[in-house]
Amino acid sequence: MTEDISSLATALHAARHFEQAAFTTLRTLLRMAGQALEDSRFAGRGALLRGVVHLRPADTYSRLMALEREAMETPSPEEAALSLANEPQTALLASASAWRAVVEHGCAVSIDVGLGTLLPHQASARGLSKSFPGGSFTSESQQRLLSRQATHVCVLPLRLPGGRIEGMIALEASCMAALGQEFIWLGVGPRLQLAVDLAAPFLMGLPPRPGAMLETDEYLPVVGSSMASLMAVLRVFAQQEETLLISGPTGAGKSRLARWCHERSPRQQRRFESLDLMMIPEELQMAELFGWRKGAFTGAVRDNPGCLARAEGGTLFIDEIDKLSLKAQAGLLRVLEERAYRTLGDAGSEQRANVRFIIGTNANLLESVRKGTFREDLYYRINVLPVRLPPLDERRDEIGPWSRYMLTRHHREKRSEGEARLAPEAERWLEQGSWPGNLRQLDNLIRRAYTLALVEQGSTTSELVLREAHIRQALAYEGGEKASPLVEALSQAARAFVREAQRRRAPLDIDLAESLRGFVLAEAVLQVGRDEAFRLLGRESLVKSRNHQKALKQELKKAEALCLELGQSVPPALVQAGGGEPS
Ligand SMILES: Nc1ncnc2c1ncn2[C@@H]1O[C@H](COP(=O)(O)OP(=O)(O)OP(=O)(O)O)[C@@H](O)[C@H]1O
Repeated sequence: MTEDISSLATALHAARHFEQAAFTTLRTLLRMAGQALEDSRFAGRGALLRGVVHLRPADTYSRLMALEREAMETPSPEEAALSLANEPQTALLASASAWRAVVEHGCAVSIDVGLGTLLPHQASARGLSKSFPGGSFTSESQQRLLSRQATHVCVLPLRLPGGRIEGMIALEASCMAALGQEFIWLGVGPRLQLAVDLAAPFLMGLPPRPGAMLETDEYLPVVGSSMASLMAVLRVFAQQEETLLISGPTGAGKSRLARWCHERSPRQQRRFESLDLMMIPEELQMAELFGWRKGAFTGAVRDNPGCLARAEGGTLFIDEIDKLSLKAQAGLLRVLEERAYRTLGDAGSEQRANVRFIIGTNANLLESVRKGTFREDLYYRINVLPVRLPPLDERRDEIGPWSRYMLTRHHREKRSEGEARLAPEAERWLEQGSWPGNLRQLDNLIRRAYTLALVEQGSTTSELVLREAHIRQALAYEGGEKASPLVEALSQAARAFVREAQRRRAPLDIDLAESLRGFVLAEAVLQVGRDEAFRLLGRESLVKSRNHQKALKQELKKAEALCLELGQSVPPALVQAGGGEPS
C-alpha cells in the first residue's frame, strides 16, 4: 500500500496532462482494490471491472476518463484515452444519486447494485442511505450497471484542500458471491480515499492533452481548444439514455449541440424534436408536451399529437426549462420517473414515452428551486449529465473560424457561384470584439455585413470581400454601437494587454494607465493642437503655468516606454505629437 501510494505520487508529479494523471490514478486504485479483493473472503470469486474519473467543477461535467481492467497494463494513457473516444459507450457512469450522496455526505459511498442501495462510508452519515430526497438509487442506474456486470460500486469524492468536492471516481466490481452483502469497500475505502486525495489536485489542476479531439462535422463545424475537452465528454454523453442538461447563455449554440448529440446517439435514425418554452404561453405548455384529443378544450377541433409523441423513439430537446409552469413540471416529472403520460382529453389508457431528453437552460435552476419556481425533485431528475456551454467570449479562438464558416454558409444559401471571404482586418476586428449575443449575434452580423458588401460590390463580382467597414456598419444597424465605443475600445485594449502578458515568458510590468495618458494626449494634440488638447483633457492649468510642453514630453515618454517594452517601433502619432524624432 505504501509502495502504491509513493509510486502514485511520483507518477502524478511527472504527469503533464489530465489523461496521464487520470490513467495513473485509476490504475493504482484498481490495483489496490484488486489486492483487497484477493485478501478478502471473496478471493477468486470476483473481479474489478473498471474505474471512471468524473470531473464536475461547479457541478457541470468538464472531463471524463475510464479505464477498463483489461486495459490497465497498456503502457500509455493516450491509448486508454483514445479507447474512450472511439468507444464512448464503454465510458461508464455512476448514478446521479451517487454523486448527490457523495456531495451531501462528503465521503465515499458504496452501491449494492442488486439491492439498489447506497451506503455512505462515514459512520455519522449512515442510516440516511436510502432516504435522499428525490429517491435513492434509480432503477435505470441499476439496470445500466447490471447490464455491464457491475454488482458493487465504490464512489469516492475528489476533494480539494478545504473540502470542496469537484468530482468523483467510481470503481466497479463484479462479485455475485457478495450479492446483498458488505463487499470489500468499507475495509479498503480509507486507503483508496487516501490515494484519491493525493491525486485530486493533479486531476483538477492539469490541462487536457493538447490538441485532443478537435474534429468537426456538419453539425458542429467549429470546435476550439476550450471546447475540445467538453466535446470529449459530450461524445460519451450522446451515447447515454440519461437526461442531458445543457446550460449556457442564449445564442451560444445549445439547440445545435442537442442536435449534434442526437446525431451521435443510438437514436439517430429516429426523430429529433425541439420545444422552446420561451415561445409557448404557460397555459399551452401541457398541450404542446402531451398533445390533445378533439374537444379537450375550446378550439381543439381535431386530435393533435404532442411533442412527446412526435419524438417517440427519438430525442426531445426542451429549451428554457425554467419557463415550465409548475403544473407542467409535475407532468414532466412523471414522464421522467415512470415514462408514462396522458394526452389531454383522453379518458383511455396512458401513453408510454420512449424518449431521450435533452434539456437546455440559460437560468440558474438551483436559484429557481430556492425561489420555489422550480421543483427540487425535477431539478435532480434532469441534472443527471450536466454540461455548461461557455459563452463565445470564453471561446475566442473560435470567433475567426465561425465567422468564416458563417460567411461561406450564407454565401452558399444566396448564390452558387463565386466566393466570399473576410478581409484579414475584418477578421481581426471580429476576433477582438465582445459578443454578448454569442453565435446568434455573430451569424446575424455576418448576414447583414454580407448584404452591405453585396450592395457595394455588386452581385456580379466573382469574389465578395467583407471588410471591417461593412461589419462596423452592420453592428451599428444592430444597435451594437449603443454600448459606449470608448468602453468597448478599452475592453479591447485590456484583452490585448492580457493576451500579450500571457504570450510573453516574462511578466509584463507596465503601468498601462500612465502609457494610455500619453497615447490620448498625442491623439488630442494631433487633432486639435497642443494647447487646445490640454484644455480638452481638463489640464488647462498646465497651459496657464506654461508647463504643458514639459508635461507633454513626460507623458509621451511613458507611452514610448510601452512600445519599447513590447519591442514595437513608436507609432507616428506619438512622434508627431512630440514634434519630431522619438525621444
Ligand atoms: N453548430 C452550429 N452550426 C451552425 N450554426 C450554429 C451552430 N451553433 C450555433 N449556430 C448559430 O448560432 C445560432 C444560435 O444557436 P442555437 O439556437 O443553437 O443557440 P441556443 O444557445 O440554443 O440559443 P437560445 O437559448 O437563445 O435558443 C444559430 O441560429 C446559428 O446561427
